[in-house]
Amino acid sequence: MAKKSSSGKLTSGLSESRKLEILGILIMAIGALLALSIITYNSADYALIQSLSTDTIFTVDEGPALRIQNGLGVVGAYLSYVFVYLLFGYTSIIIPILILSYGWFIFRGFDVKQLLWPTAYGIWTMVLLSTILGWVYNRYEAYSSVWNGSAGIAMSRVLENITGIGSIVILGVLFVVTVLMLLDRDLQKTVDFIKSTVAEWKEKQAEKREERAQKKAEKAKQKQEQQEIEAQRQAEQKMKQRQASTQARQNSEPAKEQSIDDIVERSQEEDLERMRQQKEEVKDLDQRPRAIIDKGEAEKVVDEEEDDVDIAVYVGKGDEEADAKELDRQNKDKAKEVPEIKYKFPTIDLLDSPPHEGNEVDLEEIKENKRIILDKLKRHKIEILSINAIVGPTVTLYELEPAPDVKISKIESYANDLKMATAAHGLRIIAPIPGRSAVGIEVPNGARETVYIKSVINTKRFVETDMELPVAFGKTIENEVFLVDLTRMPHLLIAGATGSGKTVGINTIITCLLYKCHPDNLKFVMIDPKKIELSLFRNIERHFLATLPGAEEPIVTDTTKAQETLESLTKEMDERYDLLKMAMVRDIKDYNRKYEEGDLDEELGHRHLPYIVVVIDELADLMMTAGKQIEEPIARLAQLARAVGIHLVVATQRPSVNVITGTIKANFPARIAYQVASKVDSRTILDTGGADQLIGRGDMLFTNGGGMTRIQNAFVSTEEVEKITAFIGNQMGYKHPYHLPVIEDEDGVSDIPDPLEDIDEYFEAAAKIVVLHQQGSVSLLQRKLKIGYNRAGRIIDQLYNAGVVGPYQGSTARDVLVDDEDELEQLLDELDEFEG
Ligand SMILES: Nc1ncnc2c1ncn2[C@@H]1O[C@H](COP(=O)(O)OP(=O)(O)OP(=O)(O)O)[C@@H](O)[C@H]1O
Repeated sequence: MAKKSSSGKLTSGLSESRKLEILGILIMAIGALLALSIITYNSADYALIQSLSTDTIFTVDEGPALRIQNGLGVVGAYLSYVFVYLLFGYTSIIIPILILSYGWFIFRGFDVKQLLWPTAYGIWTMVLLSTILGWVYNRYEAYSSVWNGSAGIAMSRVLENITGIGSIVILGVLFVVTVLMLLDRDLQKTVDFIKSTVAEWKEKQAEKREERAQKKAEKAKQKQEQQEIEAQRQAEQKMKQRQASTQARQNSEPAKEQSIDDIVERSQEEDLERMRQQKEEVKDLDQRPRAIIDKGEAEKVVDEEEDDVDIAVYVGKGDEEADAKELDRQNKDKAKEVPEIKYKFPTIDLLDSPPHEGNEVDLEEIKENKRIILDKLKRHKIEILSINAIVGPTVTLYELEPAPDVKISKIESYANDLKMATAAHGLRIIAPIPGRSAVGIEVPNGARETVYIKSVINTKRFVETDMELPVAFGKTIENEVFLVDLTRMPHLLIAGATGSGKTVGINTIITCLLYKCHPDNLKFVMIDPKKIELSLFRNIERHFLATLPGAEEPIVTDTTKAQETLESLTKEMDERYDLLKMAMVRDIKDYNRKYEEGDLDEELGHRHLPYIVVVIDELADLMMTAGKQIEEPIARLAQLARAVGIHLVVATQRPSVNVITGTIKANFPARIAYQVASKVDSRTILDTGGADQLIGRGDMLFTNGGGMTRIQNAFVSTEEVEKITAFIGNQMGYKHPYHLPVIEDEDGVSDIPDPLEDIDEYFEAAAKIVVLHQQGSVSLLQRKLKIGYNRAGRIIDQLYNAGVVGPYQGSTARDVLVDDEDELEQLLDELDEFEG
């Protein structure tokens, strides 16, 4: 009794699994010892143990016991005698192998039931082999009987007695069948094994590739960051220079030039502050964290409890439809406010009506997906307490609330597994849903709903908005219209593989703006190197397009023209800045208000400033041919144009780092990604994966540096765009498109006044310095003449007009066109004559 309790104590502290492990080890030990005794069987041993008495076993140094050959000594001699000699010969080795397997299964906690078939098969094989070997031994005695054992011989004899020579045929057939049985099972297993090995190998390779790509992307990112810093530095420098020159112009006395440093410093600070503010402001754009659906208001479709986890299905009600004619009414009033031109806004009936309202919920599909997800997670021992399914137009979001002890990251690590299980492309895991301890899994709907543009434009949210440049991209998963103000983005970078819905997306943006903005208030610059995508908008040239004066084509399709147009836009931007400064206002909205109120004098150059939206469809084509010359004006516009009402919408199907460079990226906080080919592409555009999991046809992710929103882009057909543009284009427009300023070309033809009109007193001295040093640089003049940047710059312009130096060539000094002082004297004399 006492013994029992002490042993009870010994094991009572052990967990069930530990007990099983110990049992497993013991069984394996038995198997191993039996195997040892069988393998080391020696026929002489049995005779020896027969001569053994109990005494001899326990006597040290006693003869026969020591001469036993079996690896397991006396016990082994007995055991091997039984198994090898009496029973099935060496084929009995199968028995310890089976024992070892049982031990292993128990040790690992596997289900021993799985061993039933191998056990039956093993024993059958043992009997059959020993019988076959026994049969051969009987006939030919070609080997020792230890291969078959006495039982093998006995069985083969009995069989031969019954079936004669046919017995070997029977045994042969049984052998073949047995081998086939093994092969068949094993073939399946082998195929499975090869398959899984190949899959594993592939996965590893993909991981390695991914790792390499990640490293590459990181390197590129570092490079980009450096570029960004450099770009920012350059922008600051340019700003400094501009501020310095403005300041210098205002200070007529050159004596105050040392204060330029202060100005520069101040402007630098202002600039950094502005960039910070800009980033902050962009962050509070419509950026709801995913899946915070107001469940009280949403339509709850089912709440079933058929198994242990509840699922509630929600369908967002979406936005309230506006009255049929409300938008048209508002637009009519808006048009009346601008009497200079008789303009009619496109009417809502130009847009196609959706065939049916709302999306249909496929409950069967939802249940099936729930089952798959739960099944998978259960296998990984992840417990889920409840599920909400939120059905959007393209995808359904499953919000999983895991049990409190489940780590969210654990679920994320099974993402790939889940993707395979649901066999869904487009499955995106959000772990955790921002601000909550829930995990989101977005699974594409079997049947997706097309979001018609009319269903976003003709909503109260859109119709009643007072945003300056409202853009309703489409619908979120909650079925709500996703509406943002382009003026606050303030620029937009779009990427997506071909066919992913970029062009439709751009058309959606333009359509939204056309339904809300008067041509007096909005102009587009359209740059379309692909030559087809934007050509539909040629019709609205007289109303809505801005071009270079004398441009043959209202839509810019050629790289050189694109470059000129962008440079001209930077000039427009500078001019607008000057106007704003003169009017002492901070942005275009205040400026236009002041202008409308009659506070700004037209004679000083003041004019109404429309917003300018620059649409570039296919940045890659431009970057490939013109690189820096395109990148620089884009970056400059993106950095500064916001306050003066110039906004960029830039799209590319090649989101590589040489198209979306660090400089460009740094200045486009708002980005849209449609489906892209790879995770690397997704990272280039969004700084994270996800876009590679989108499913095309307008399925998109929007980010502004903060969160990320999945949206189904509204669909606007080419026919609809044609109808709208024809509607506008058929009206009397302005005499010509909005003209962008002419840029100074290489021949010096410019619209700026001739600097020779007001020759600087240092002009001659400057000319001599330049010729002497053979270097046409502003800084040289600043140093030698001890004058400010602005004045030196003006003198260089005058030297250029006089033919002393060549045209501006960026960061390098201008060429000096005069070789020596004699030649200069001659040139100056001619000038005097000309002036005189
Ligand atoms: N929002 C949408 N809703 C439904 N279908 C869409 C949507 N956007 C695009 N599609 C479908 O996808 C097709 C391709 O779209 P789109 O032409 O916009 O692609 P893209 O990215 O511009 O391609 P490319 O770069 O080759 O011009 C469209 O013809 C349309 O059938």
